[in-house]
Amino acid sequence: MLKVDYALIFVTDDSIRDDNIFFAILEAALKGGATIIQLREKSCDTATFYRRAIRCKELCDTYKIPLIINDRLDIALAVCTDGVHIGQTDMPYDVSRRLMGKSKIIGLSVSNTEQAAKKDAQAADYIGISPIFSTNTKTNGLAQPLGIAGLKAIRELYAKPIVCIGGINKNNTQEIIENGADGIAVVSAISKAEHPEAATKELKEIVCKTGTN
Ligand SMILES: Cc1ncc(COP(=O)(O)OP(=O)(O)O)c(N)n1
Ligand SMILES: Cc1ncsc1CCOP(=O)(O)O
Ligand SMILES: [Mg+2]
Repeated sequence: MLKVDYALIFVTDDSIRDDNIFFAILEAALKGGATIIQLREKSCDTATFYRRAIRCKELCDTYKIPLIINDRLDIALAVCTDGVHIGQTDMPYDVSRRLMGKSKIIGLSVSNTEQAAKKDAQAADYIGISPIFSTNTKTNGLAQPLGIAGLKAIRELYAKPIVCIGGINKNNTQEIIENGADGIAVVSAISKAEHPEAATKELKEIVCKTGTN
């Protein structure tokens, strides 16, 4: 399987309902060097989610960048995406793996060290530390931020890729990578930037110059 680069995941902004704006930002993130795209839709109907997923897949394929679907295994399977990201209250890991198959990417959110130590997290391809810092972007129940201390504790016990999410911007990215994360996942630092492509480039440069990848 192709080596997956977890440096910079752009998680799409589900508050943007205008497709022209949504896809312009997605293309800017791809041009700027996002290494994975996660399509995250929390409130639209299935048909809308599916249509966006099809267009995202076409665009990601053009840039040869993996597309991961948040939450929805059915959409991931229907669109044949590269993977799915599940949280602690989403479809269980074992079922997700059985349906997605061995070759697909499965990411799991963890909000404490206990979850990171459990077999599901250990079996997943990567974990998302969720959240590392506070954020207003996730409105559906945000756990207590783990902070840098939480990241360090999880790094001690987790050998696979770690991605952090929540309140990440150009000012705190370096510290996250220095303390053991393989990459970052962001929504607003790209989607709300004045120049999303330049913002993506800047975040990617910080991750790459700090990390070992
Ligand atoms: C990379 C990454 N990490 C964590 C999350 C959060 O997933 P979850 O806890 O299931 O919350 P929702 O995003 O589904 O609201 C994520 N999406 N991506
Ligand atoms: C989806 C998600 N999961 C944990 S925090 C978060 C939102 C991250 O958004 P932002 O990068 O704007 O803080
Ligand atoms: Mg989820």
